[in-house]
Amino acid sequence: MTKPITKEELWSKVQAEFFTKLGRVTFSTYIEPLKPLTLEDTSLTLAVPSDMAQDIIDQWDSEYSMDFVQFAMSIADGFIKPDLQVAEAKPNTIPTFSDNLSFTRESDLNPDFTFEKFVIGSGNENAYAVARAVADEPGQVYNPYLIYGGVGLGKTHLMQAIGNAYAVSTPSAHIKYATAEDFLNDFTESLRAGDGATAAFKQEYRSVDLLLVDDIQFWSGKEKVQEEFFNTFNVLTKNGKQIVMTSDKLPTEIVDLQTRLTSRFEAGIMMDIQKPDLPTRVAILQNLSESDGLDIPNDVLELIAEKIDSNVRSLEGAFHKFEASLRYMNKPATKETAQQILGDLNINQGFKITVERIQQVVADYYMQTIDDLKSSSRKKDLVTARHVAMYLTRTLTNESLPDIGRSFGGRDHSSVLHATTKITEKSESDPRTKEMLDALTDEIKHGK
Ligand SMILES: Nc1ncnc2c1ncn2[C@@H]1O[C@H](COP(=O)(O)OP(=O)(O)OP(=O)(O)O)[C@@H](O)[C@H]1O
Repeated sequence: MTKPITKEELWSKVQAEFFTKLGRVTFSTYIEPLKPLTLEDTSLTLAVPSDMAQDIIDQWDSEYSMDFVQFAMSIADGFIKPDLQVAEAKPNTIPTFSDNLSFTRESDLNPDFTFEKFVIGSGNENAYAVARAVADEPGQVYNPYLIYGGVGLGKTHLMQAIGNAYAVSTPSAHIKYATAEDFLNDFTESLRAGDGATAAFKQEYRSVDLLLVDDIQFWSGKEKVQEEFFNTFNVLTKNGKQIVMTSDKLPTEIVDLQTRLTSRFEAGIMMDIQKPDLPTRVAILQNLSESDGLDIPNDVLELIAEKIDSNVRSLEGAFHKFEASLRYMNKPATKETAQQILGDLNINQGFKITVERIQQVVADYYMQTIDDLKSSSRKKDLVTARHVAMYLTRTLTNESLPDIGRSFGGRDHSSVLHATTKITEKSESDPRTKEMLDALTDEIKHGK
């Protein structure tokens, strides 16, 4: 008979999963402060420190309890739910939200996205140099500044580093960060709410010293919001205020982006970020390891960096999984552990996961063809197959929503979002769907 799992063992393995899923910052806020009290029948009681209980409990109610059950299921092979109980506060042991916010509250900048934490390499040195110049003299030298390039290569990080640096050098500066989608939502909401709200919206975006807008490719084909941004843009630049934007491609390559906008953007400066080379990837891992207080031999970091060359986000993901296995599973910081993690991530063996591979496996499963998936037909079975294929592409690859839409017969990114939301909800409420998705994922990665 196998030994029953202890509360400590279960909690440390669950923590390892959370760490991998959420990353260090979120993990240390919502998961790390909890301590296992008892493990009885089907519930693990966790003590929540009272000084931030409400935030933690809200977050667990809305998201983490479900994750917990899933993780515990695969670890302990049975149903276990979390039971959160508020414990007495221990002064100064847990960071409070206000510690994390400081000057960033107003502009919603990520305090980790600084120049100091940005590793410079051949793929990003020009974009970095311009970013520094913009942060030193906003509105003066390069206006607007557009950073473009593939997914997960550091565009947001670099753009927010400008904001963070400017906030430090000029604490009174009014800095606003918004995704292109936020801008659109704020705009539509203000129109819906009427006169006063429209004025407030204009005030909000037109009174800043530095406006940072992420992922402007999102405005593709959205006439009204483009018009509104054009006006915002003109007011800001006329007043010598700085605008920085990011995009996954050059503005001229964004379908249905008005020429008057592209020509305005071209009047400033555009810099691309390319995939990092091996020395840059190693340096990124060294930084992560150092800032997380770990001592990992260089040849181990090099092994991870060699194998993961797609983008920095995936590299960080692999590193955090590796870190979690050291911290919470007591694995040694060796090449063998790294190989194991890379194996789990399917880096070393199995099939290369591409959109085509996913489409083929899903099409076969539903007895359809890839052309059917890309077609405009709305037959019920086919729609489900298409949704599943889009969902799996979104979860198993780094493709952006617009790119996935294009791979499925030129669909809009919102169709992809709709499909992924639908399948996510279904897999959460229906265990058979979850099982089917797991089986398909397994087949995509390893074959039948
Ligand atoms: N040169 C770098 N040095 C250190 N960290 C980096 C670097 N480039 C990227 N990162 C890290 O990689 C992760 C992904 O970066 P970021 O979110 O800025 O990518 P992105 O290009 O904006 O992606 P997307 O296109 O998906 O919006 C972040 O955690 C960021 O800190």
